[in-house]
Amino acid sequence: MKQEIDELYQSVVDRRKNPIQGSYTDYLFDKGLDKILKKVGEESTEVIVAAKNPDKSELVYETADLLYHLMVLLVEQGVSFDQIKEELGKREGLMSKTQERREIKKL
Ligand SMILES: N=c1c2ncn([C@@H]3O[C@H](COP(=O)(O)OP(=O)(O)OP(=O)(O)O)[C@@H](O)[C@H]3O)c2ncn1[C@@H]1O[C@H](COP(=O)(O)O)[C@@H](O)[C@H]1O
Repeated sequence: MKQEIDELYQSVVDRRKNPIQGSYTDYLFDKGLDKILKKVGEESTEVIVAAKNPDKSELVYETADLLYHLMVLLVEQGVSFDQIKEELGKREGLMSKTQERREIKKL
């Protein structure tokens, strides 16, 4: 079973709006920005360590943890996931222009 990343973002938004007792997401929101930033830092480090391990299942696990904590950070900061997608979309345009320039230089 796969979870779409938009659905994960939406679940975190829902927890923010409708707190559920015992939810880890609510626990993070209660603790606040410093705790969330600490978790993002820890999970980033764990991704780096996992990437050095030949067993890629650890990298998969730690990347999922990092993405989740990034979603919590975005929601806490009032940044929508659509804003991230828009930013990536802008780059897609820029990157294809760079690619075009490279192609022209080659001619
Ligand atoms: N994707 C996740 C997810 N990934 C990781 N985690 C939690 O992140 C924590 C990471 O583990 P750590 O050992 O680093 O942290 P910890 O020791 O438990 O906690 P700290 O004391 O360090 O804060 C674990 O408690 C995991 O359960 C997540 N918790 C929730 N979600 C999703 O978030 C949504 C809301 O879930 P609830 O928070 O359960 O309501 C749902 O879609 C969930 O699937």
